[in-house]
Amino acid sequence: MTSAPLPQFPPSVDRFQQYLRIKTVQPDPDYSTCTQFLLQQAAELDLAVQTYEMAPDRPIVILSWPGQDPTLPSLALNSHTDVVPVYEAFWDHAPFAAVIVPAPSSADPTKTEYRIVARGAQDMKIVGMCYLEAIRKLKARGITQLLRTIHVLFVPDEEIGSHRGMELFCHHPGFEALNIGAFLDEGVAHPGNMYKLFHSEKAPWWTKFTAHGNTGHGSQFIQGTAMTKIMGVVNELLAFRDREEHHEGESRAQFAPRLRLGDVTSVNLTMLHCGKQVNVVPESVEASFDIRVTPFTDFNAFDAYLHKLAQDHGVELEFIQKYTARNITDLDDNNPWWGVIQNVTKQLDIALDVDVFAGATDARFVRPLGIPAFGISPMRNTPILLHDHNEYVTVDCFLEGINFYEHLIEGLANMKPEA
Ligand SMILES: CSCC[C@H](NC=O)C(=O)O
Ligand SMILES: [Zn+2]
Ligand SMILES: [Zn+2]
Repeated sequence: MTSAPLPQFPPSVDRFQQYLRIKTVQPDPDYSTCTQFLLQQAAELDLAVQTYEMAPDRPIVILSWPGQDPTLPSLALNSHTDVVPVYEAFWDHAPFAAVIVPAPSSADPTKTEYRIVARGAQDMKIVGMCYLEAIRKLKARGITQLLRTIHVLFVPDEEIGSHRGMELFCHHPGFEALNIGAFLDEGVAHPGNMYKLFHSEKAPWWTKFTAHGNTGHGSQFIQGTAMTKIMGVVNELLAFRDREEHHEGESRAQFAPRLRLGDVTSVNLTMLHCGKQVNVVPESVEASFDIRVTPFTDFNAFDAYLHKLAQDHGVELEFIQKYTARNITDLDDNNPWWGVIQNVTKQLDIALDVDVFAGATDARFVRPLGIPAFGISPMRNTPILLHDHNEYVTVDCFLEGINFYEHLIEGLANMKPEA
């Protein structure tokens, strides 16, 4: 191992490392250290602070920069502070040390890149820190106020469904008081030379089937067992999965030729519970599926399909999670924020890959309120490592992200009200 000294990086990199070192890892995130860190940032940046708790020890921290005209709809910059757990044995560096590691550049192997390795580097502490560093740069340029107010939201528990976070806060008077005109949230890294921009998301339908049946000795041909019933459901849903994965069926034609993950419904059998002993036929079996329904589907028809499936096989159906609101931000001439995003990215020579997000973010609570929401994480030429081992972003990627938000925030917050 060579140990050439690292180059001198700007102080923003050190602040990013500090944020990454706070163990806001589920299932027991250290939110109090995180809040202290954010309050420190607010003090340095001279931003106003509000905190809310929808549940004890689940802080929502909002840093605000009042605009020249605070009556205009504001710009919300959202990021979640929690991160997903790690399989530490599979990491080459401690996941909360945020060390910087030189490596051959993925874009040009003759060059060296510097990887900041940490859980949350991509998902999504880079985004939260870029928002703050962009504001720092705007203020350093001598800008005391933009036209519109900016609210930077740091929210808890997104990784476990936001039930004690944005799911409640979006209906709280404190949210309404923010008077949000546009909402930015996370996307994912892009392995190519462009940014992903998500204007919609798939709907999580976490579906549990429970079968009951006859029991008896494992040596007999017992009839009507829970297992035979559940296997009927499993086989059908895995066949459906196959059809979706391979884009078969009439209804798919409308999306051709641009069929991607966001345009089809994914199915994974993720949990199975049954059995007491090998020679005892189980009385009950539970099979749970993580289904992500494309927003281009007829939710009522899909619901009827699942209920019929349960009925045909004599099993019970329960939704652990079932999202049915309209979760699409229309990208058209009626959406002036989208026009600004297009202009800014064009000026910065950043191509956008518009898509439907396969996972679920906090934007799904905001879009149904009629607020346009955009999922962007400013990472290009970067492998997608969210929730994976050895998650990292490069120093250059982080610095580009700051520059990106500096211009995007300026453009969006200075957007003139419509005539
Ligand atoms: C549907 S609640 C869980 C939300 C979670 N979000 C990020 O991974 C996801 O599984 O998409
Ligand atoms: Zn995330
Ligand atoms: Zn995540």
